[in-house]
Amino acid sequence: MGNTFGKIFKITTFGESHGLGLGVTIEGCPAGLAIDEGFIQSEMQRRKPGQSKITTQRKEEDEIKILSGVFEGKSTGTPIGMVIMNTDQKSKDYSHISDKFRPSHADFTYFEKYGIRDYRGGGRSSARETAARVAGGAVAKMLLQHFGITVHAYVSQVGELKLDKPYQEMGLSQAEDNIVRCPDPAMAEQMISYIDEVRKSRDTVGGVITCVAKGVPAGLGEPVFDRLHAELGKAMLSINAVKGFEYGSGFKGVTMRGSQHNDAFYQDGDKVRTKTNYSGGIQGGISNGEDIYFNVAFKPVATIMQDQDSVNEAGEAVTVSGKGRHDPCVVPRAVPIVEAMAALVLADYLLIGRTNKLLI
Ligand SMILES: Cc1cc2nc3c(=O)[nH]c(=O)nc-3n(C[C@H](O)[C@H](O)[C@H](O)COP(=O)(O)O)c2cc1C
Ligand SMILES: C=C(O[C@@H]1CC(C(=O)O)=C[C@@H](OP(=O)(O)O)[C@H]1O)C(=O)O
Repeated sequence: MGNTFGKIFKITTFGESHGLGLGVTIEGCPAGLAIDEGFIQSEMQRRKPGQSKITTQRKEEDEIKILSGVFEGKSTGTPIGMVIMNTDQKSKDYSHISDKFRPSHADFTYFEKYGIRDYRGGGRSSARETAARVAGGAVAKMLLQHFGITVHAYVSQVGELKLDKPYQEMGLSQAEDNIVRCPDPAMAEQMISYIDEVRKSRDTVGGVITCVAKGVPAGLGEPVFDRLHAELGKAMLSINAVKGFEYGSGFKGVTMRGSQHNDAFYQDGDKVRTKTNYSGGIQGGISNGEDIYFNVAFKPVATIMQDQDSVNEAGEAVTVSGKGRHDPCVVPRAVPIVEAMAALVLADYLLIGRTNKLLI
């Protein structure tokens, strides 16, 4: 339980931050899909630690090895297994808190649940686990590409620094031109200086990632509990440090009237379109063919290089301070993770969708 995601296109991840390595198995990937290993690796590079001065300085190449399920560059229909070895663990950075709980990390809750503590790093609660998701998500992206669907995410807020332009006015791929992954170059510079300032003050800061999926055909989703947006929300809320998810007009929609908020329909050739898209491309849990867009809020990183009040396993009052390599802000590296999780949901629903109606 808890280590598998998806219904037909299913991933299972394994591994810990300071163990030998991590990996993913993908079940349900159709046979005959062209698997570009170079593309998977390029996605890993976007997420890996140590990639810039505003990320953790742990140095991992995050080289993936495909163990199974691919032959002569194509999926065979059998489980695809991929592994990533850990090479730069520094577990002694955690010895001073081996029996103490870092505030707002998962040390206490894992200890309560399992009664055993692997204190070398965050273990399985470390965002290092998301390396395996990005490898799985890269395969999902290849399946989506086959159907003309793209998924792009970017950083739209860091602390109080917020982009005021909607995604339609952004060159989405420009986000990759800078280390914070914000498509507005002037705002990107401000965000980078701000994260660096926060890092120097031994603190951390949160942020928001906006994600857009284009080319999703109308009709994907399930009507009741497994609504498409519910699954996207679950996928996003399963990412470390995520505190909020909103799609379409989201929380801002509450201040509008129905007369403003309704997305009027019109016929565009052989397609039914909407003039506005406050629905975020989903109505009744089913895609309507417009762009699917949503925001994901991330909290400030828990491990800070300052003394904080806590308790140890014996219930005694202690002081803890972070040591070692940590992200001052997670959003620059979380962009490919958000894309990967969105791609996994869409790939899954694309395959489920094939069973919905008789295609004559
Ligand atoms: C890309 C990414 C990098 C992260 N890096 C760190 C980190 O360096 N140090 C840390 O304490 N937490 C980091 N986190 C957050 C923790 O993994 C997360 O707070 C922890 O698992 C507890 O879960 P929760 O915050 O979702 O409750 C990171 C999260 C993400 C998405
Ligand atoms: C190693 C990665 O990021 C890590 C995420 C993380 C956390 O608590 O989430 C804590 C730090 O790791 P460590 O366990 O070595 O102290 C980060 O460096 C990675 O993303 O690959």
